[in-house]
Amino acid sequence: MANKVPAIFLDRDGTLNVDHGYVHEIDNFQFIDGTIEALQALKKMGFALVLVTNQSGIARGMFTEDQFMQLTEWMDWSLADRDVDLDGIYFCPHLPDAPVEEYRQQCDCRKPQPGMLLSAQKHLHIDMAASYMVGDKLEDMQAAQAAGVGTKVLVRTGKPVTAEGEAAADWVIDSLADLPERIKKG
Ligand SMILES: O=P(O)(O)OC[C@@H](O)[C@H]1O[C@@H](OP(=O)(O)O)[C@@H](O)[C@@H](O)[C@@H]1O
Ligand SMILES: [Mg+2]
Ligand SMILES: [Zn+2]
Repeated sequence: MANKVPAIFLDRDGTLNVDHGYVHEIDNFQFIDGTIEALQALKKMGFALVLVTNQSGIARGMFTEDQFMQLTEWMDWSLADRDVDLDGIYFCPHLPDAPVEEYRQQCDCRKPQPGMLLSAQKHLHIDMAASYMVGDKLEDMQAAQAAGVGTKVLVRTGKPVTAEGEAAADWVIDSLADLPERIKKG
């Protein structure tokens, strides 16, 4: 059996791009300064890059799954164009009590549930203990904890950092841009 790979699990809104609130249009998708360079460095360090994003805007009827896919395709190409190939993209379109019936469910993929991370672990043979989760919310840290991710990293580029979020994190850093150096420092 092939060796397991360490991964960086990446939250999207507030971590990779500015969280303008339920971002679903290219014009509104703005990479946070330094994040693409950080992803390039993390790739070179041997990490698989796996996006795990809650997209309840779909269940809320704010945008469709098709619109999400179009934006995701554009994002994926924009990154590939800068030598950053994402190894996996996982999203949760669900919400309990959602207005859109199709997506109304208590699923196991909406963070803080660990479903997206566990699916990636299985598909990509990820070494969870050697992996990192980077996110801007408590729920990102909780999902990582439940999935057995080794290091939980909270960033200050998204929602305001809460005491609970900070307590659940192993590291709190200003931005994803700082992660490669922080990992090298150990
Ligand atoms: O940060 P990730 O997981 O990539 O995506 C989160 C987003 O889907 C949205 O999540 C919402 O939370 P609720 O889904 O309504 O709890 C709000 O925080 C929005 O501002 C945000 O855009
Ligand atoms: Mg986020
Ligand atoms: Zn879900």
